[in-house]
Amino acid sequence: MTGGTPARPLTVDEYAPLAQAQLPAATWHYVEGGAGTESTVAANRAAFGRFRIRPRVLVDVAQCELSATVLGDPVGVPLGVAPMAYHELACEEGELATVRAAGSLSAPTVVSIFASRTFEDIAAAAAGPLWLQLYWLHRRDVLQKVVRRAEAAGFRALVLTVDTPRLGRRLREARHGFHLPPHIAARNLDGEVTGFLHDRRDGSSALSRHADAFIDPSLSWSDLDWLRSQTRLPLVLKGVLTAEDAAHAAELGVDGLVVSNHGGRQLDGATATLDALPEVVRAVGGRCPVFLDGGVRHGTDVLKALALGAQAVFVGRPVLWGLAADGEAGARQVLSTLRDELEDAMALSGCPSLKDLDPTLLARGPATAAHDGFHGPAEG
Ligand SMILES: Cc1cc2nc3c(=O)[nH]c(=O)nc-3n(C[C@H](O)[C@H](O)[C@H](O)COP(=O)(O)O)c2cc1C
Ligand SMILES: CCCCCCC(=O)C(=O)O
Repeated sequence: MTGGTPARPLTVDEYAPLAQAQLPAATWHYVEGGAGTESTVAANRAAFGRFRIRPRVLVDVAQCELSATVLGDPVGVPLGVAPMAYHELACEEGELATVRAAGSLSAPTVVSIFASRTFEDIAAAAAGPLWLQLYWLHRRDVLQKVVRRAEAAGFRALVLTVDTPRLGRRLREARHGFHLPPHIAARNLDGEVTGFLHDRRDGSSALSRHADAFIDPSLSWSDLDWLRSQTRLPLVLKGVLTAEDAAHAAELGVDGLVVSNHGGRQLDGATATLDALPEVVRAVGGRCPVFLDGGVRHGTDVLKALALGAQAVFVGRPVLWGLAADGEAGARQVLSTLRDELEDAMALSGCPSLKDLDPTLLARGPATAAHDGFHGPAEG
């Protein structure tokens, strides 16, 4: 605070309490929560704290170049928005505000199949590349329609989420009987596949009942052929955490992998994403790009993930914090803070180009307090 005027947040984390103050408790806990004891939510953050940066000096860093090419498209920054359902829970304009914010940095956005605005409207508002995230619905005809619409609207890739054969045990959602308010809906899906989302039941999450009814848990490697036969877009798998799965995916010719544990919302106890990244990068051996999400809150986190071989990283909850706190401007500020912090970190570690970021930039060190927390109590 200066002279009683609230200061603009200087860090991404400062948006979390601002968002919490704006959102109904059930929505806040839906956004913020993880599965079970939330150990994986905490592990994602802690993993970033175990790496220290080995800065090089006497390097000309008068110009730092952050632009990159991702799945063939130019982006302004190796950073994008992770797929998240129902942005209208955070602000009235929903995904339109998000893609405008991302577009101001030429950053990619992965749009959830559970978006609360139509793909066509989102595409009309976007300036950065859009990718469409899919869940494996029992109703393949619905998937087929969604893919066709996304292609027609100019989406650039499909991202199949492979860590969600069912929803994780999200205690906060269950305790709050989380369900969608009447004015928010999965606007891209027919009513036939949106059952349960608006039904409140104490002690249980509507999303979990929805997933049990509509997500097909039999998804396996052989199903990828069907999806590939439906589209000419690149196919990225989201939710890979092991060398074994990464090697198999690369052998099958997927176009990219997102090292992700769904922000700790699926398997409680799953590996932290930064810890999984090196084995995945090694197993892929350059056959396709590797991306990461989970716990990215600082430019130095982005730097560490890029140094360990990620081509770009994606950010989840902080974008919703920004939207809830200040709509499009809040989301823009969250993303541009990460961008500016990344540029600072590159300059201060003697790396003017993204090509300079490699594992020699990092050393294992003691964990730091700044990386051990996440926001909000698991209860209440
Ligand atoms: C509120 C919320 C909704 C999400 N919805 C989806 C979704 O629809 N599809 C998906 O693949 N992942 C979804 N995720 C997971 C994110 O894509 C991403 O993996 C995760 O949020 C990254 O971690 P972070 O929030 O710590 O940045 C969601 C995450 C949150 C917080
Ligand atoms: C699969 C049914 C609901 C998913 C809701 C969005 C999501 O992935 C999340 O983490 O929340």
